Amino acid sequence: MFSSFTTNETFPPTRSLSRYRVKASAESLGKGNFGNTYRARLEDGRHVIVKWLRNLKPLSSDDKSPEKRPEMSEVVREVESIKVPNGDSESEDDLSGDNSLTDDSMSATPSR
Ligand SMILES: Nc1ncnc2c1ncn2[C@@H]1O[C@H](COP(=O)(O)OP(=O)(O)OP(=O)(O)O)[C@@H](O)[C@H]1O
Repeated sequence: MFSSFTTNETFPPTRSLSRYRVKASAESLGKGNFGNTYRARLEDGRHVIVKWLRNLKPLSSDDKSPEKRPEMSEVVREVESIKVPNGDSESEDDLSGDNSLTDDSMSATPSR
């Protein structure tokens, strides 16, 4: 089932993520412990896998101060939320098989 969203809804409108504010249709792929994963087709034809993290908690007891939490959340969201497949962005194959969210395949910079 496809649903429509904008990254203003998907990603909080933070300064660090402002360059990712785009409109896309999204298909829910599944649920994880830390949030749901969606496949989105951007208006320019590129596909991305979006992980919408929820209830992010500090990674260590040193990071519990309120001023540290939003900053850490933004970094994690930025790294984990944006993944642009290499090669032909029109191909459905880009979104299956080896294109799971791994450290090697994740990118915080959409290709243009
Ligand atoms: N690149 C992808 N292509 C197709 N389906 C995907 C992709 N990434 C995730 N999924 C689907 O979405 C589901 C949830 O993915 P997710 O990465 O959130 O799972 P998880 O690793 O269990 O999550 P968490 O780390 O939050 O516990 C997966 O089980 C899979 O079915």
